[in-house]
Amino acid sequence: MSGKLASDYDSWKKLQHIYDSERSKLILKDLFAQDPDRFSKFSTEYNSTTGPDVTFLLDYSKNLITEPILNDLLSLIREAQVETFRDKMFAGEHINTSEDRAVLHVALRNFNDFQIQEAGTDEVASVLEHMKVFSESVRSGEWKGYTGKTINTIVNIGIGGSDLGPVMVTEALKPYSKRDITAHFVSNIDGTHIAETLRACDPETTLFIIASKTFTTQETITNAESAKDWFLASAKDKAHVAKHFVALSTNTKAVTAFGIAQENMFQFWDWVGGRYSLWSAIGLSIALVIGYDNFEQLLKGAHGMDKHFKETPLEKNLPVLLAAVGLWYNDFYGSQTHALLPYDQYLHKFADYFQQGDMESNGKTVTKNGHRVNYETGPIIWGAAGTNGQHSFYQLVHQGTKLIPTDFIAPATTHNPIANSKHHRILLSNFFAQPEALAFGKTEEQVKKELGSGASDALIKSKVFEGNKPSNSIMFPLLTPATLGALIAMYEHKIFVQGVVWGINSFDQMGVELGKVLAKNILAQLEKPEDVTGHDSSVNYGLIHYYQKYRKE
Ligand SMILES: O=P(O)(O)OC[C@H]1O[C@H](O)[C@H](O)[C@@H](O)[C@@H]1O
Repeated sequence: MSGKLASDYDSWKKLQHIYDSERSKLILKDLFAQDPDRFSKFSTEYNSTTGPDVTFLLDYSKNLITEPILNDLLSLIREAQVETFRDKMFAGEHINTSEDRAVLHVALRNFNDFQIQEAGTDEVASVLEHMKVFSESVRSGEWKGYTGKTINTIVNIGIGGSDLGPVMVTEALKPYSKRDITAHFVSNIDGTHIAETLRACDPETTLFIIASKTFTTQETITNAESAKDWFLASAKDKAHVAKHFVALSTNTKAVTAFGIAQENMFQFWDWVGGRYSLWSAIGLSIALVIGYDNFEQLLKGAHGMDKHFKETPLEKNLPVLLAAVGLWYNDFYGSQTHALLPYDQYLHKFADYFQQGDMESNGKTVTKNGHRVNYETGPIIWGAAGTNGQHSFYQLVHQGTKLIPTDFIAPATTHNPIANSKHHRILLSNFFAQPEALAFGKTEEQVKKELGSGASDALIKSKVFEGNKPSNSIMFPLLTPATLGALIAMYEHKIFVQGVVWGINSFDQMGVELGKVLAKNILAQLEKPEDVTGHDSSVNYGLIHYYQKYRKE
């Protein structure tokens, strides 16, 4: 990174020049017509070389790129020293400079493959063993509640990275779940979330998992206290807490102060970022739902992708390729957003998960050296599963004024082949059709032909699809734990590559602090709203006084 802004790199300037001079020639219809080999040139297959077999097809042929442009994007990635920073990350160097921390989620799924020097990495195996023993004892029914009953419900209380990963993965891997354990996830401070969840729980058969890296997060601790009060209202004796509450945290002191015994605490380390923590003890709810062996497959699938990212030349490196085309739209075309569109109902939380993964990582305006960037950084991530989006926001993607790059993701086979896989064939026909429609659109001539003579000009124009909208398509045989692990790791590394190019620290999250501090001040003042001062007039006299008028204790 060397103190430079990304826009100072020669390769960046070259790309800007290409964009300015060649953009009008980058028409997907023409690019495909000119080159019958376009698909084979702009697609690659990933095959894991370690751990469980995982294979993906990445088709990036429907992007507004040519071979020289892709080479220049890869030159940008080289000039930003992505390979050096990647190696520093894997070596445990403190690349999270503002917090002086290593960034080692890759160490959580390493299984003694890469040599990593950092305190705590030698404890990963023993925490995994603890998770295995505990999850097996709960799943087998050996672990009993305070009245001797088997646990049949788990409630994970956490927020942000201590919630989104477990929610997304347990949903994605439902076919591997033990269906006689019901999992709930409580995150929001709104009392409705915990209240509605507890309505569905029985204190004798419920296990609460308090998931918080810091164990100081207001939402999580407040929800956990309320869950403990609810539990003790039935169990009476505090000694029973040990059978019904476990903690996932780096903060032993706070966990003990909460009343959870140390043997019921699952440890992790400060080099695990919250949004990269599902691979750590934070994944305990995943292991409880899908079983430890499947959890391990998830980790091993991710490790295979780590190895690919670390060792594959940039030209064939999936996270690098995704990052490269993403940079092209984000920084040259001026696209503001990127849509993740999995054609798999089990992945319905995938975009929510990567909203935190990408936007908390790369939503920064200042480089690691303290310079304000003069280009766009992280895109807005959004999306929805399957054909639902087609009946809602795809109108704007197809015919709106914004350029929205998209990733279409689908399994070739389904876990639910009902009606002889008829549903899946219909789903996939949509998965194949959408990128085609986006790329090639529909011309005025085609519309005229369809409508016949007599159609008004306005009607004809309203039915034209301009096309030339870019997309990636990612396919794999079946959504297994290992495949999901690799898919998540691929996106994690894409975020890493883009963050290095932009020169920002993808591993802190200073931007979430200010609102938290203000909320604490306001909370302290809410007892006597008439005395509230020190805020803007809308908060002082408007909103808080309105609240005071209607508040009820
Ligand atoms: O796990 P915790 O310490 O409770 O943190 C939960 C979440 O809250 C913070 O505000 C951060 O923005 C997130 O990165 C983090 O995942």
